[in-house]
Amino acid sequence: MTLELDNIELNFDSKKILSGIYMHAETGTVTGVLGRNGCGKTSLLRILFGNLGPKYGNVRLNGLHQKRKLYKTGKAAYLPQHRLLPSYMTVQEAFETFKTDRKDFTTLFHSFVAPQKEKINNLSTGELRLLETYLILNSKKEIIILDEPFSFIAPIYIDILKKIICQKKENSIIILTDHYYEDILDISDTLYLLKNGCSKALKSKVELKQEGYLT
Ligand SMILES: Nc1ncnc2c1ncn2[C@@H]1O[C@H](COP(=O)(O)OP(=O)(O)OP(=O)(O)O)[C@@H](O)[C@H]1O
Repeated sequence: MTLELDNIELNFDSKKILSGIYMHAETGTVTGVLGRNGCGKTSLLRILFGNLGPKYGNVRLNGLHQKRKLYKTGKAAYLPQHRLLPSYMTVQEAFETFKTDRKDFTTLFHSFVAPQKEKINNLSTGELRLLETYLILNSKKEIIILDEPFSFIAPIYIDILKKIICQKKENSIIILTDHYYEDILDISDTLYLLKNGCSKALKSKVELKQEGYLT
């Protein structure tokens, strides 16, 4: 499957956020999106998922314009930048909701020892992010959109998540953004930098320096 975002334009009141966006992603690849704070990464991922309406824009799957919002098609899973799981849910209910086996999770992430009946609200910030990222990655959707999946997560667990992402891309389109740019560079097959409302395809850390993203 191929996915394209084209000609996306987004304003908030009179403030122009996105104006010249083209992005191509496909099954078997990881597409990384980088950019400074406030450049519009979250907005772009929300437009893709369909929970933010742009002024203009075109999302194409296999070359065909999508009239339905992606989240309504059931093809996509989306990890929002902020909380995914409701605070009143228990850990057990979270695994059940996402039809995911907890044993596999705890085999990978040994220090996650929260009891099954523990409320999501009582997890640490990093435990919660780890759980949410893992559940979304295991959603078996054709398109997986991750907004800051590595935030607050210990480096050793980020490495495990990166391995999972590289396995999952075999059957899914994966699009992600994070400020942990080294991790994004490690796993991305295609990389876009958002700057001045536009997307630019880049290949290397050198280009990120030339574009003023890195010093
Ligand atoms: N609902 C909104 N109403 C008005 N302005 C908004 C709204 N949502 C986002 N913005 C503005 O749009 C711009 C882009 O925000 P967005 O969250 O997409 O950036 P980002 O690249 O994800 O930033 P960060 O890396 O800091 O998370 C910011 O200037 C933000 O203040």
